[in-house]
Amino acid sequence: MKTLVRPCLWRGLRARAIGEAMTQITLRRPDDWHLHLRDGAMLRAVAPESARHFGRAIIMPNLVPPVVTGAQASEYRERILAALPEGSDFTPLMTLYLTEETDPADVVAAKQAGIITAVKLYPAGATTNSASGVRDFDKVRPVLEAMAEHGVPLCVHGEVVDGDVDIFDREAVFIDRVLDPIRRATPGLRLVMEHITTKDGADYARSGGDNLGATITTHHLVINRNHILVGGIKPHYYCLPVAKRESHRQALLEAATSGDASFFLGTDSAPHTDPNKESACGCAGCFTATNTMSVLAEVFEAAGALDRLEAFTSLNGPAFYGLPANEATLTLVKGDPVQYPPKILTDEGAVTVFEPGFPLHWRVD
Ligand SMILES: NC(=O)N[C@@H](CC(=O)O)C(=O)O
Ligand SMILES: [Zn+2]
Ligand SMILES: [Zn+2]
Repeated sequence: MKTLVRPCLWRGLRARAIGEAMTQITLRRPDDWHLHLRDGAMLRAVAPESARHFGRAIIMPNLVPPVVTGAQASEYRERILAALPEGSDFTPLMTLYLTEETDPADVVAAKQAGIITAVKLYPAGATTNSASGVRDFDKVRPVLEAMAEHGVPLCVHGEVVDGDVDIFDREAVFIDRVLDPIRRATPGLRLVMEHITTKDGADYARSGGDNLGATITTHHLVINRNHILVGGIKPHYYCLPVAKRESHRQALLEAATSGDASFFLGTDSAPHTDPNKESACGCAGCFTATNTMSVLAEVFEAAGALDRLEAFTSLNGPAFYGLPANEATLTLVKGDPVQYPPKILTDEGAVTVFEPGFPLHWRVD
């Protein structure tokens, strides 16, 4: 059984209230437990967007080619650090991309050397740059067992890829057919269900004990599938797993704002250039690094849960990964609507910033 974050953990949260309404809130500095920074010119453009507000992030390894060895993770980490603004103390927490050829000894060595924090499982073909992922889950069993033994968490993109499974059902089917069997076969494996999009995912994570966590993205707290499809197709709302019907969004909102330690922020901020999104075969991914904290403050306030924002963005994630919460703080101030740039310019092309569809009154101080 997991417990709610106890009130004593709220010591870092200070709020100034005028009348009933909260107008300022100070949180421990947030972390992003699922982030795509890409490489090259894109990395240089988007890294500062995350470093501005976040202390740490779990960096996804789905580059082309993917980050599969400890040595590659170490090199990628250096490129990320080089892309950060002068004086930034943002810490990239690296992951390895699990393939059927991954060497358990390399994973353990990379963890023990402090190079990696986790390993990422992509079912082959499930999402962007997942071709090198896993087809036969039995083949990675020795790696998963080594990870369980050495306390290396597994981050999972949880969707089946079977052509006969409807895209809106792929997460729920994955839980039954793949995730639950893996967890039963590998007791002690610490596992994060990444970017959950369904009530099924939230319920499974909530009841899964201390070795199971789930990240929830900013955009899945805001959009449902109508936002993608009604009134013309909106490529910038297309991501994987695809947003589901409203009742699932409500379940995610309930989970994120509950304070339950199972749930923490993983933005899955996933930049693609506009031509790659606005295409006859558009890429999956929403870019939310720039305005996530303002969007989340608005969402949590509307849910009457601003006092639980800190648990979601800054406390539950470090607790799952066995890390201290950040010492630094971040203050959000409520006022006139705040404008973010609609696009980030990169040397590869423009990247559209997630548009929540409602005004943002909370700015990061
Ligand atoms: N979420 C997405 O829609 N896209 C991600 C991959 C992923 O996290 O599945 C990407 O790398 O673009
Ligand atoms: Zn994914
Ligand atoms: Zn992702």
